[in-house]
Amino acid sequence: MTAALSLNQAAVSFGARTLWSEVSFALQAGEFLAVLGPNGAGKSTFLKVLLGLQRLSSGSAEVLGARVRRGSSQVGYIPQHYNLEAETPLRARDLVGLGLQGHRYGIPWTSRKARLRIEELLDLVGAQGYADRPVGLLSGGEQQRLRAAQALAGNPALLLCDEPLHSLDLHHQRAITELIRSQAVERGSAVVFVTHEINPVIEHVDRVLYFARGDHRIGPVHEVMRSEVLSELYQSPVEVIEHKGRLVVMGEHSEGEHHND
Ligand SMILES: Nc1ncnc2c1ncn2[C@@H]1O[C@H](COP(=O)(O)OP(=O)(O)OP(=O)(O)O)[C@@H](O)[C@H]1O
Repeated sequence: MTAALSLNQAAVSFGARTLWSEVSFALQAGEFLAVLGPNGAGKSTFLKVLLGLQRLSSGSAEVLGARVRRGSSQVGYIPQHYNLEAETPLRARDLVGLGLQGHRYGIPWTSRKARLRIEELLDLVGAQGYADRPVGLLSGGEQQRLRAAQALAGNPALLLCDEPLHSLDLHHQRAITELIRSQAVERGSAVVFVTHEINPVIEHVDRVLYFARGDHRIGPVHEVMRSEVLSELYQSPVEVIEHKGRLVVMGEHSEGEHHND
């Protein structure tokens, strides 16, 4: 079966700085990959590569067996949180509808099938109550729920999520997580989920890709999220403690910080 995503010896450098290198793995349909790492480690850049927005310095990246390209309708994307302009001339339901068109600026698709799908998605993210309000007047969390619905609208084979739970309350974190997971399980989408906090998604994660200090580790949660593995990756002591199914990571620090203790 063709992998949803495959990387072969992929690397990104900016000038003399290698962000990450030698990344090789394949993600199969329905797999859920969490991407972790400190600020500046290259998580968003990793997603940009898969969106065709950032060139690799070396190696290759393929989506569904074809070289990565910009604007693929097979790829859904929930961007990192940002607030839409107050004057944005769209209602909430229009924003979700844009996800059905496969491109940003088109004539709204008004077929019955499309309308039903939009209603279904508005229900799933709990957005019916504000479906007809202008998007620019919605709260950050409300906008974020619409972006999740928009990204899922076209049933993407690969769903890329950049901290999609940011600015959501606990209830909606769970709802969006469930929505993304059911997209993976029921529709076979592969999911790449960038997050600072693994616990809200830990039960769904098949593998973790952890970036730090220009290096990375990839594997099942219990193989990567271990004190020895992360200490080696950070080249300084990191302790991973498991408590009631949650992981607490102590000693993680940002790119560029130096810990000699
Ligand atoms: N086009 C570019 N040219 C030069 N440096 C860049 C470019 N794009 C990103 N960087 C740098 O690469 C590093 C990684 O950025 P990236 O946004 O991928 O990190 P991140 O892991 O997503 O961080 P965060 O957790 O803070 O969102 C940063 O130091 C950033 O300044």
